[in-house]
Amino acid sequence: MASKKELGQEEPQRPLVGFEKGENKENSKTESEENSTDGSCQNSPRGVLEIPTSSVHSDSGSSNESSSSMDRSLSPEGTVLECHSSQWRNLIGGLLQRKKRSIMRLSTFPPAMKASCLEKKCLGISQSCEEQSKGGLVQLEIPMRKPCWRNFDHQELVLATDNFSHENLIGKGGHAEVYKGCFPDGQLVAVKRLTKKDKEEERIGDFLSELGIIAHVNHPNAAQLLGFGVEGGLHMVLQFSPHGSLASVLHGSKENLKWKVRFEIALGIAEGLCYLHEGCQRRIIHRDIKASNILLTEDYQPQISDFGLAKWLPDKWTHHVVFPIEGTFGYMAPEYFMHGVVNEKTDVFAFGVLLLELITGRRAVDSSRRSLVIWAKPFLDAKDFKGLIDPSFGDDSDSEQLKLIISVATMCIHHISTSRPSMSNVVQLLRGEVGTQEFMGGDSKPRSPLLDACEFVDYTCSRYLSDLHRHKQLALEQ
Ligand SMILES: Nc1ncnc2c1ncn2[C@@H]1O[C@H](COP(=O)(O)OP(=O)(O)OP(=O)(O)O)[C@@H](O)[C@H]1O
Repeated sequence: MASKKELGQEEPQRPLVGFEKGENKENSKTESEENSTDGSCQNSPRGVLEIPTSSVHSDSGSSNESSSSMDRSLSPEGTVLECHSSQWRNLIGGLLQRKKRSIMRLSTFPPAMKASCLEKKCLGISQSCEEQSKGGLVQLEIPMRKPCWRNFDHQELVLATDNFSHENLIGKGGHAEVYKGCFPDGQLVAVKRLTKKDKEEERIGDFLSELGIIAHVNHPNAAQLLGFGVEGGLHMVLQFSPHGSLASVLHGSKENLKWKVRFEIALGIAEGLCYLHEGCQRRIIHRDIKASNILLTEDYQPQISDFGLAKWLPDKWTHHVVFPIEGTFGYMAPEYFMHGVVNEKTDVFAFGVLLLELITGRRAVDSSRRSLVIWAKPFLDAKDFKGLIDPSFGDDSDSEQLKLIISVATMCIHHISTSRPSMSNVVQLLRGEVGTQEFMGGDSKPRSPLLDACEFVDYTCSRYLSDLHRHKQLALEQ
């Protein structure tokens, strides 16, 4: 994974390049997989999820038309894809034709979503999810958007972005360039053009995987996909976020984000993550939660974006082991950078680092390559909140909310993953539905021997900090 840089600002935190390069991007074998008796849990947690599309782009490229029947397409490998759009089927078919081997990397897709769920989504019916969690129920009232996609032809994207001009380049990551675009009807969009030059099958696999996940996700706190384009390169067309990323607002602009806005942003990200982990059809682990992957809408609503590393996990799996380890230094949980262990708690840790960024105004890794977690730990341990908070707050902050968010951040960056709260716990805590005293930490979910091995009680905080130092050297000095 190459280094990611937002334009117009220095981005010292570098995504970690895999320690070793290998053909297989990940090791999907887990104890839970081995023990699983349920066939539905044998799928690899990488694949294109079901696409709840409800309309297709007409050939003329000017209008959307409703699709009444659901297409059910079967890939040559026996993979079932359910979608409403023959355009989607054609996209997959076309891409897979281009490079048949890429199918191997997408060899298993999750079982098809129930038609009733798809219909509900496509009708735009509000979904109410009751999440059973430790300490109570979290009511997630999710106003569902009616997903509506288009397959854009290259000329439309060229026109919208002024031929992908430098002036319209708004972001650059390891895998993509993002351009601001404007369609003839005045709609502003962000066109993400994949730039990764590696093996074509891998690129197509990554593109389909990200597209499948982002299309599956339907929540106000997640980036909204408008469509895709496959001519002249692989493109995703997303709703434009006028304030750019949280990183650019927090660290790259002169404008100070008021405390109230920061708190709302924290709550919005927590709700978005809670939805990904517990509220949507599939259990999705984002794996790259960081300030530059949080986009801000006109009214500063946070939207989780960049699902390039996201994984879905079958319900019965306690975790997943990935190799090589990809992500961004400064946000990685110890069990992930030490052992490649991925589950919801990896995202919870990264969310804790994001909270620290909001509280302190500091980057996850500063210009002298010091990790924010390492910097903040002594202040958190000594409960020295004055030394911790962004000096620009002045009297603007709410001290109760600050205390609350500092406590939540402390819980989220706990070095033992099972001692971190779940995202539904976090939402409850931030909403004030449960007190931090009531929340004792930890969870009662079944544990795997591997997780236990990573989390011996003698894995102390100081050992974790020295591991973090060692990891920093490996990550930043190669
Ligand atoms: N919808 C959008 N509206 C406005 N700006 C956006 C939008 N999408 C992306 N950007 C900008 O482009 C940057 C890079 O986007 P993104 O993280 O999706 O690229 P990437 O290449 O996939 O990154 P990575 O290297 O993490 O895989 C973002 O940090 C943000 O500044």
